[in-house]
This record gives sequence, C-alpha cells and structure tokens, in this order.
Amino acid sequence: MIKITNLSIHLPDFAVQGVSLAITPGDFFILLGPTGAGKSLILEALAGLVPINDGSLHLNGHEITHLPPEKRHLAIVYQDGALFPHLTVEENIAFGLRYQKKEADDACQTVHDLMDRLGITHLKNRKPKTLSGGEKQRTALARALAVKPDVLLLDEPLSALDPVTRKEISALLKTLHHEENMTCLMVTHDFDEARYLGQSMAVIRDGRIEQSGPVHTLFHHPNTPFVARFLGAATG
Ligand SMILES: Nc1ncnc2c1ncn2[C@@H]1O[C@H](COP(=O)(O)OP(=O)(O)OP(=O)(O)O)[C@@H](O)[C@H]1O
Repeated sequence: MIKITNLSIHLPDFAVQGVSLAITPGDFFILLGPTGAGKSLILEALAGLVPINDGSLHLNGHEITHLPPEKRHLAIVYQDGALFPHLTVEENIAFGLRYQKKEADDACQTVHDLMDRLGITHLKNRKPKTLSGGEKQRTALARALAVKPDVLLLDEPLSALDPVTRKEISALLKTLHHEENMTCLMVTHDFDEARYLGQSMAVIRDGRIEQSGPVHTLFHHPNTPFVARFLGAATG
C-alpha cells in the first residue's frame, strides 16, 4: 500500500538518509524515535510537503513522488489540529470536500455523519478558538476523514492533550482505524500509545531506520543496542 524507497532529504543541518519502508493496507504503523530524528520529515515527504532529494514514494502501486499534495489521497492531522481559525467546526470539516466533485447533499451528509460519529455535532457553529484541545482534535480528525483518504497521517495528534482526553481520543482512533480498515501512519513519542495503537513500527535515529517490524517484536526482541536502550525505558 505505502512503499517508501531509499528516501533522502538533505537540509542544511540534518539529513534523512536512505529510508525504505513498506506499509501494508490496513496497518497502523508507528514512527518512534528521539526528538529531532526525522520522523515528521518522513511523514511530510509522504504528504508532499517537503522536497525530497532522492528516492521514490508509491501508494497503492502508483508512484506519487512528484504529485502535488492534493493529488496524493492522504490526509494529515497535526498536534494542534491546525484548524482554519476563521471557519466554524462544520466549515472546517467541509473544507476539503470543496475540491472533490461531490453533490452538495452528499457533502453535507458526509459532514453531518462525521460530526455525529465524533460527537461534535453540538459544536458545529463554534470557531476553533472556543474549543478544548480534545474538541479540536476530534474536529481535525473529522476534517481528515471527510475526504476519505487512502492513508491517514498523524503527527503526534495526542501529545498536546491532557491524559484523560488523550486516552479518549486514542480509543476513538483505534475504533475508527478498526471500523474503516484504514491505513494509518503515526509519529509519536509515547511508548504506551505505540503499543496500544500500533501494529507495526519503525524506530528512527538520526534520519535512518534503526529497526522496523511488528510492535511486539521491537519491544521484546530489539536487534540493536540503541533500540534496546531506547525502548528499554518503556519496558522498565
Ligand atoms: N524545513 C526545515 N528546514 C530545515 N531543517 C528542518 C526543517 N524541518 C525539519 N528540520 C530539521 O530536521 C530535523 C528533524 O526534524 P523532524 O521534525 O523530522 O524531527 P522529529 O523526529 O519529528 O522530532 P520531534 O519528535 O521533536 O517532533 C530537526 O533537526 C529539524 O530542526
């Protein structure tokens, strides 16, 4: 489903170097690693938001390396939701649908169904600055799902939330992933989140993949001293 081959990104003070990953359809794939390791850059390269120097990206067998972001059939959710401040909750969710050739009635139905599913119908006329962190992330998730992406990219979507809301939204993510059988790729710092949500994962270090495979394998059978030390903090 997602194939990243030999991805390289050269920045003035940092480089992603020869990253290759294959993510199967329906997988919940986690990118874990120390701060500044290049996790978000890999996500953004896939979304077409940073220029890449080398390598190729494929989605469902089609090369997307040089496609503009809006043609990649991906949606991304950020830590702070990145909602449009001047639009209401309902308008934020409907935003991406403007670019899809959908009948107005269908688009309206999609938005209402999503607000209902994510429990935010009562907030539909509110602007983002009046929302709590959890309400913002529910809206951001609804906006991402509205365009029916092939892959949902999640860049630390839970890290700005208080612990209770974090649990709530991560349970919601798990349900959505299960119900939609959607492929998800998530950057996180949180070992518990990785174990709760993830099926596969890669540990990233200094712009390279240190180890990738099933979540359970990485936590229990790390194959480098770095992964053992890094994840060791989680297993005690
Ligand atoms: N547009 C850019 N221009 C220059 N340097 C950048 C750019 N984007 C990211 N970097 C640098 O690349 C490195 C990796 O950044 P990235 O955001 O991918 O790390 P990360 O693993 O996601 O970190 P964190 O877990 O802290 O979010 C950092 O040193 C960052 O400063």
